[in-house]
Amino acid sequence: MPDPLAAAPAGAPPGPRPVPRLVLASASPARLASLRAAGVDPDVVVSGVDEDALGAPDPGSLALVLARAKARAVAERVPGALVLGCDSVLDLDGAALGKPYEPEEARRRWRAMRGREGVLRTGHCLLRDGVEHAAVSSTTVRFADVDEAEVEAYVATGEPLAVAGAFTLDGLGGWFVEGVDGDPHGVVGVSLPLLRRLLAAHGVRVADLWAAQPYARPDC
Ligand SMILES: Nc1nc2c(ncn2[C@H]2C[C@H](O)[C@@H](COP(=O)(O)OP(=O)(O)OP(=O)(O)O)O2)c(=O)[nH]1
Repeated sequence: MPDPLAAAPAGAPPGPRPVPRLVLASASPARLASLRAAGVDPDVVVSGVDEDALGAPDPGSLALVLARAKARAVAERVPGALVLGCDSVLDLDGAALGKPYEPEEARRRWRAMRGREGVLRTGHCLLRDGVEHAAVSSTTVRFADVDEAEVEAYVATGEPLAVAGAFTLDGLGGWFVEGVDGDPHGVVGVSLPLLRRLLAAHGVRVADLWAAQPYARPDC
């Protein structure tokens, strides 16, 4: 396979190469926001995969199994497109922790996490016409030693209930994360440097995706 990141051969026309349609097989607003902020505006087709119906022996394998299932479920509907499936779980002492959904579960999680480290594992599967490239990002997250009042206040906001690991890095949960070791984007929901490598394996350069749409200067 030619090196997708190699310079264009001599005599090739300058400028971007045609890129396939990119489809994000995820309902996650965080994933879409991360990609858009990074200059990529994919179509969104939610997979509808029943995550509880699938299992794996460890958190990283589970994230990959679910990411693959989501990408495959959507790829059938969008032939020819480049389909990205993702799934995030918090690996705390080997347990795969997804969304808590219930306040009491979120409280229980924070009482177990506070003052400790977990690994946020996000599975990525980039699939096009039956060709898959997949990998897991692992980012160590150090949680603050929050007190009971902070746990109650955070749970009461509702934010921790619908996010993997019962915390966000870029939202209210950011106050309670002392630091990360690894790609922070992988915590939010899609690791950009890992996705860059998966795109390259499909012969797509990130810069070509940028060129496929005008850069919109953020309102900063
Ligand atoms: N904004 C933000 N969201 C986070 C963070 N950590 C986890 N999440 C969200 C991203 C995902 O929406 C969700 C992880 O659950 P899933 O990987 O199953 O994705 P989700 O169910 O949202 O959509 P999908 O299954 O892909 O259709 O948690 C964070 O640090 N910041």
